[in-house]
Amino acid sequence: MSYEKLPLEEFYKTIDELKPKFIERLQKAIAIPSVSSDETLRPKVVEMAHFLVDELTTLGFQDIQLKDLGIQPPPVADANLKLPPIVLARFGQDPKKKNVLVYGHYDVQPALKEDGWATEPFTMFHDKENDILFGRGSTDDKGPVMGWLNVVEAHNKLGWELPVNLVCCFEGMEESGSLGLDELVAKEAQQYFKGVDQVTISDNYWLGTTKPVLTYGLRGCNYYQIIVEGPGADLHSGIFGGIIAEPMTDLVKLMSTLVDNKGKILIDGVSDMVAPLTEKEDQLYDAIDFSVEELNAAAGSKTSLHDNKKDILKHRWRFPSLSLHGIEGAFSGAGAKTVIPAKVVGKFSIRTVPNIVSNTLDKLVIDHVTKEFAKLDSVNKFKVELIHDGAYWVSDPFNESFTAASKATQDVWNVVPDFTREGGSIPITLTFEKELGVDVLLLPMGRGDDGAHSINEKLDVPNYINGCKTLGGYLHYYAKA
Ligand SMILES: NCC(=O)N[C@@H](Cc1c[nH]cn1)C(=O)O
Ligand SMILES: [Zn+2]
Ligand SMILES: [Zn+2]
Repeated sequence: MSYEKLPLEEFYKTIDELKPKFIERLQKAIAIPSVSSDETLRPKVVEMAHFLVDELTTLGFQDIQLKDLGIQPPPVADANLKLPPIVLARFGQDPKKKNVLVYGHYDVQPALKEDGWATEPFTMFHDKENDILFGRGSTDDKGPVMGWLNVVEAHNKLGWELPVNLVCCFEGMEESGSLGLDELVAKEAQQYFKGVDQVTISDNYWLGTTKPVLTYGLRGCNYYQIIVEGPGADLHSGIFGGIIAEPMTDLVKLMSTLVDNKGKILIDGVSDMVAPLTEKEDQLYDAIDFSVEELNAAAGSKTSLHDNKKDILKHRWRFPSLSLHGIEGAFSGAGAKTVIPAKVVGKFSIRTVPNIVSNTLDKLVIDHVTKEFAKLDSVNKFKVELIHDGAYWVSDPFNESFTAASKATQDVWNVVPDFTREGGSIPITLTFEKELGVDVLLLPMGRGDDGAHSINEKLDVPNYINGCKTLGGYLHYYAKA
């Protein structure tokens, strides 16, 4: 039967039948600690790429390639550290069908049980009472990546052909700035990616916990570090305290000049670059289904800086934010170690929005920190630098791809999805749009309380399974559009 006439209910039923197999596939993926920011775990990131190759091969994908991206650029501890490969694969090459590129990432954020996880982060735990899968990468982004594979498996089981030619691009450095991917996309635009009609990404989340969304905007992310260096080695604070200049004291002062405790960025010139809010845009936020209570539930606290839905959404989606992430080299364990750290590296990032210019922002940040360090009159050495950046992206959601995704969502969830923007970043999105000259759709699988990047990251089984149905249903509706 032609794919145009296939009854989608059968596909949705087959996804349900394959549920145990799909859960097992995600469990195997979570078991590989593919943390891209931890240089010592780089072999695991590469192992995850090979796991994907094995799965893709078994499912009958063709033209599977591992694209080498060379050595990771500085700043990096190991000057010879290789970047993990990009996994490329196709399913089908029928010239009569549309070509959909699906992107996802197989790397994850760091996770340690002692951070406060209830279970081992890299051993998937299926809470059967609540039907939730816990584990690092469950929602970000191994669940959605497995989702695309699961769609193909369900078609294979039914003996159906896919309604589109699928082109997969899975990377292993998304959580660390997608290093090397811009260049690869540009290089492959007229080769591996030639003829791509649409890019679809499942790597973000619903706004809340009950209503599906389709996403048409992302903030960007510029990530910086401030290095302050003093003594030749860590020192005893009883012997050297009060006698030498302490790097931590300088660093804490510097970091406190970046943002205030109400979230206001204190670096001159940043807010001047933000696009003014129009009345039309202001009204868009009224229709979105969200509440302060949902934010509190997802955050696990009542510590919101804003007391109404509109302000929360604006500050998540269309205003920049600056977050202080941590201090490398500082004492951070339990107990009361009396040490003076010799070298400390403060990490912070700025989520960017239209019309912030990335290079201009870097200059403002560097000038600000340099000026503040001069005020300290310190004898320590200091440096501030960009680690990586990724662009923001906002698109027009009124196209056939969003319509197809909306139809599939209505089939599966019985509700018309909200159209949202997202506070997080997926650095490669704008590059795909520009280099391939096509539309991008963000089609999320997980819920707003999944705890991506946090402890106890999870993916609800209904989201995983219905998410697979939505991804597959979307391909069918898009093929027919
Ligand atoms: N699911 C998308 C995601 O988590 N993206 C990361 C990307 C990033 C940017 N810099 C470091 N990581 C995010 O933090 O938004
Ligand atoms: Zn992600
Ligand atoms: Zn992430």
